[in-house]
Amino acid sequence: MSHKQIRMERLDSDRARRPVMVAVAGDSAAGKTTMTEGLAQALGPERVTTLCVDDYHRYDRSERKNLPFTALHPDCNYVEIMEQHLQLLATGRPILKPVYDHHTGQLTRPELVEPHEFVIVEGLLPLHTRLSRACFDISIYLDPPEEIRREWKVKRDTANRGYSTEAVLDELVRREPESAAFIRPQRTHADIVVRFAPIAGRHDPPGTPLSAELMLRPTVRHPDLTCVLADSEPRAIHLKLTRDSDGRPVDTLHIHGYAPQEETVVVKKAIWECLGVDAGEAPVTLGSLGGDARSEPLAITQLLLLYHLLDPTR
Ligand SMILES: Nc1ncnc2c1ncn2[C@@H]1O[C@H](COP(=O)(O)OP(=O)(O)OP(=O)(O)O)[C@@H](O)[C@H]1O
Ligand SMILES: O=C(CO)[C@H](O)[C@H](O)COP(=O)(O)O
Repeated sequence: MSHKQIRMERLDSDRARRPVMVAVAGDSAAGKTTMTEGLAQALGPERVTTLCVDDYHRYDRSERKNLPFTALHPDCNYVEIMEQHLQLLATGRPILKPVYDHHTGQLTRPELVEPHEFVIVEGLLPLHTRLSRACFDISIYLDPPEEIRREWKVKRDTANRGYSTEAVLDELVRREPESAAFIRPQRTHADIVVRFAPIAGRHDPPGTPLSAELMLRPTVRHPDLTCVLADSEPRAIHLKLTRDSDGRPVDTLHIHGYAPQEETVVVKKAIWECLGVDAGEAPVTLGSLGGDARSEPLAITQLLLLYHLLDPTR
């Protein structure tokens, strides 16, 4: 099926049966699972199907050691099967999905996945092909600076995936050409590009969450934030007109890590109110970084995504 056909079929299929499809794309350890888990928790597990497209790896960890490419390469993944499965889910049908176990590095027994009301697809290559992109209602690309991502990857892979620090750093060097060729180009195709990073030149106290910069492309209708953000006073949360990589103007929302609660509350309220009176209260669990650690920039980013998931006018 072509990308146009899948778009037509989705528009045609019964809205009650067709899930809202979200892509969370980005390089390894860019924060996709962290973003996805917060969304799924806020919506409630019974309403959400989450899917990690690492499960479409074609080779297990030991087989990959002898190959001339890494897990980031499309040839190292069943991209066509991923596309077929995304089309099925996007039109409300179940799939028998392969499973890749990150703890052991092995491919295990496939599992039945049924699409609920919302399907969140995270991974390395969900926006790689035109057909896969046609399956999503909304897409986000996580784009932390490389030094932050390296730190996150070393910490996560040594703690949870059995790697030594040296092995993770070597692998990152080996992956760099494939990151540049296949992962980073997906940034162009996302509706929202998010960068969690410290603000240059500021020396915030240890424990201050990273700030977030959200590029809000006009490919989807974002909530109207101008009423709270087009303020002449400098604020820790503000909207700026910036340039996209192709030179086009685009709104960018800046949320500083030190943003005081009085300000974050106003912005969250503004986003949530755009959903209308039926939305109820905004969820309070957003922004979790595991354990007790929280990030308000992450919470606002997740709330904005929730707005797009729940937007009744889509
Ligand atoms: N917004 C954030 N602020 C601070 N730390 C973060 C943030 N997002 C993610 N992290 C840290 O980065 C690590 C990697 O994040 P996560 O597992 O969500 O990445 P991922 O993109 O799903 O990785 P992979 O694709 O390799 O499975 C986490 O263990 C977490 O500690
Ligand atoms: O880039 C990654 C996304 O999580 C992983 O490194 C990739 O999936 C391969 O898995 P592993 O490192 O467990 O062999």
